[in-house]
Amino acid sequence: MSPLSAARAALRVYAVGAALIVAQLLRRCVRGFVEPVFSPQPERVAIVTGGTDGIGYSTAKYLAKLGMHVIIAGNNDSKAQEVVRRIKEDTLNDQVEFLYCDLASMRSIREFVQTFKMKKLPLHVLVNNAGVMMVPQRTTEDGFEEHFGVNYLGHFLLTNLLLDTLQESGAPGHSARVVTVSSATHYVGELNLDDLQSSTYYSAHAAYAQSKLALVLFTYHLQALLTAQGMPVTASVADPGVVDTDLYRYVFWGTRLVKKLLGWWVFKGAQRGQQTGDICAPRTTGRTGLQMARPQMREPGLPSTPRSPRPWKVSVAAISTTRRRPGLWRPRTTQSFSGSSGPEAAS
Ligand SMILES: NC(=O)c1ccc[n+]([C@@H]2O[C@H](COP(=O)([O-])OP(=O)(O)OC[C@H]3O[C@@H](n4cnc5c(N)ncnc54)[C@H](O)[C@@H]3O)[C@@H](O)[C@H]2O)c1
Repeated sequence: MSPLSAARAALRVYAVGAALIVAQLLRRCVRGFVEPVFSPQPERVAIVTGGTDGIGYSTAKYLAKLGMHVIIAGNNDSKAQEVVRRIKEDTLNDQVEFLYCDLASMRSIREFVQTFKMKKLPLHVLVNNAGVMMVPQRTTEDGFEEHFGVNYLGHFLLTNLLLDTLQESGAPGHSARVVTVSSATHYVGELNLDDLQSSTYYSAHAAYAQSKLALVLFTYHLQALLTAQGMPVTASVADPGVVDTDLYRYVFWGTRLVKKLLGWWVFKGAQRGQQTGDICAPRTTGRTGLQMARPQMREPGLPSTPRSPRPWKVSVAAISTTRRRPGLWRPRTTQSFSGSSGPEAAS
């Protein structure tokens, strides 16, 4: 990648961010936020990566509120006990715990899975949420570029190691699910197959978008395999929108300033990250493709979940399987899937 392509990648990422903010504001003006209501889920077990902060924290709390046994998988040891205590207190659910898992280390991920499996628990929901954004060039313990290593490879390994437990825990019509948090920046991401580690020229924007595109492609492929093998597990990928969290700590100082001044108004609050939790709830179906976390999707034959009274529109990236330039893969187009959120959309 040249400095020119790096500048182009940064502009594209900021353009996506700005478009999302405008869309969020418009949506908020038109329809506000309708919190869905789900029935309690006391016998289900969920793992949420990065559940000590931001969207992961809100998701973990939301699932705990539904009565699930929630395991927070994270690398933030110092914060963990306080977070667990707070969630237990707020949700009156004692089954919330923290297990150390550093996604920047394959060894740590394997240890986490081993510890989890020793508990002999089922696993109904795996939320691949943890992530880093626009960090300076550095590598994981295993030598991978950090965005690619943590955001993508770490979750890839974790999902693969937990797939057997997910499969055993799911049942036809009541699938276990893998919910992966990607980002709309995947639309402008490019997979540089000749240099996945960004070693020739490092662009933090391109590296972040690349890792999020990899997660979308991974989910598409995983869902295809799960369907082909008839496994009672679904794979979904969600874009939380632009949310006011610490994820932005490494972005350009001007952006941080704007976030500080206007973030409370133009960004979503982190508690809206529970939208991710919405597609973790068992009565909503996993769906391939990037979707806003909405409760409208459901498994055939199941009663529909409460929904917003307004029409909805959701964009799904159509991933190209053709090479545009040697070594480079990009989403081909953006398709719009629209529908009504009324009962007629439930089928
Ligand atoms: N905030 C947004 O606007 C936004 C937009 C699109 C997508 N996302 C995605 O949402 C997800 C959550 O982000 P957030 O906004 O809550 O950010 P955040 O910084 O508040 O939380 C990120 C979490 O990931 C954890 N994490 C980071 N590196 C890790 C590692 N090596 N091992 C284990 N855990 C690690 C952190 O400890 C933290 O708990 C990310 O995947 C992010 O890319 C966020």
